[in-house]
Amino acid sequence: MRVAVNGAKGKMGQTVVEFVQNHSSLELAAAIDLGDDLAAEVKNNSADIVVDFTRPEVRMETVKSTLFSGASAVVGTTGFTPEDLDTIKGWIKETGKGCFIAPNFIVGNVLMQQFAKQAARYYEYAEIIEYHHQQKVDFPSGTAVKTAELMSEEREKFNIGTNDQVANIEGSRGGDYKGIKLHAVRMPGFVASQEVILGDSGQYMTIRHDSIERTSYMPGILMASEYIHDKAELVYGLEHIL
Ligand SMILES: NC(=O)C1=CN([C@@H]2O[C@H](COP(=O)(O)OP(=O)(O)OC[C@H]3O[C@@H](n4cnc5c(N)ncnc54)[C@H](OP(=O)(O)O)[C@@H]3O)[C@@H](O)[C@H]2O)C=CC1
Ligand SMILES: O=C(O)C1=N[C@H](C(=O)O)C[C@H](O)C1
Repeated sequence: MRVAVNGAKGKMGQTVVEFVQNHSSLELAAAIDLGDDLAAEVKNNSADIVVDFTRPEVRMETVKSTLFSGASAVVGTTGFTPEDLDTIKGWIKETGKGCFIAPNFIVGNVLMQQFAKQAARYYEYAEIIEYHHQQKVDFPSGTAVKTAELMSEEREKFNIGTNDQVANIEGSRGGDYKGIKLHAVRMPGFVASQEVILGDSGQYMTIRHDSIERTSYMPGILMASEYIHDKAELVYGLEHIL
C-alpha cells in the first residue's frame, strides 16, 4: 500500500514516516507538509492513502483534496464536527474513496473511552482531565471531547443530570460538556494522558490511559489504513473496527 503522509515534518508525521519506511507492506509515496501541493503529490506518486496529522483549521480542505485526488484518507487531525462528517459523506459518494477519522488511534486509549462509556450511567459526577505536551495548540483534546460524547449518550438515557456550582474564580471548574467537567493540562514531560474520574456517594473511580511515545499510535493507524483503503465509507472512531 502506497502511503503519503501529510504533516510529515510534525511530531506525529515524523513518527508515521519512520513507521511506513520500516513496514514491509507499506511504501512511502510522499512526505507532504505546509506549502506542498497535496493533490499533486498524491497524483504524481500514486498514493493509495493519505495519513493526515496537520492542523484542525485545515482538516476539511485536506480531506477534500485527498478524496478528490483519488486516495483514501486516514485522519488523526482533531476538530471534526457532526456537520463536517455529513459533508465528508457526500464527498465519499462523489469520489468512491473512503475516509477514516479517529480522535485517538491507540487501542488502549479507545478501550479507556469504552470503559468510561460503560461506567457513565452509574455515577452522577464525571470529570475528564487530559494532559498533553506544552506544544498542543487545541484544547480540550479531541479524545476528551469524544469521551465526553460517548459518556453523555449513556447519561442522557438514564437522566443523569449536571452538577452546577458557582465558581469563585471563573473557569476554575474547567469546561462543561452536558454536565461533564473537562480540564486540559499543558506541561512539558507529557505526551498524551487522560483520566476519567467518576464519583457518587462515598466513592470515586478513575480510569486512566497514558501514551509515553508516539509509536503507540502506529498499530491503530495501520489497522485503519488496511480497513479503509478499499472501502467507500466514513468511519469515525477506531472502536468501530476493534
Ligand atoms: N488522532 C490521534 O490519535 C492523534 C491526533 N493528533 C492530532 O494531530 C494533529 C497534529 O499533531 P502534531 O503532529 O502533534 O502537531 P505538529 O504541529 O507537530 O505537526 C503538524 C504538522 O503539520 C504541518 N502543517 C500545518 N498546516 C499544514 C497544511 N495546511 N498542510 C500540510 N501540513 C501542514 C505543520 O507545519 P508547521 O509546523 O510549519 O505549521 C507541522 O509540520 C493535531 O490536531 C493533534 O491533535 C496528534 C496525535 C494523535
Ligand atoms: O495533540 C496531541 O498530541 C494529541 N491529540 C489528539 C487529541 O487531541 O485527542 C490525540 C492524543 O490525545 C494526542
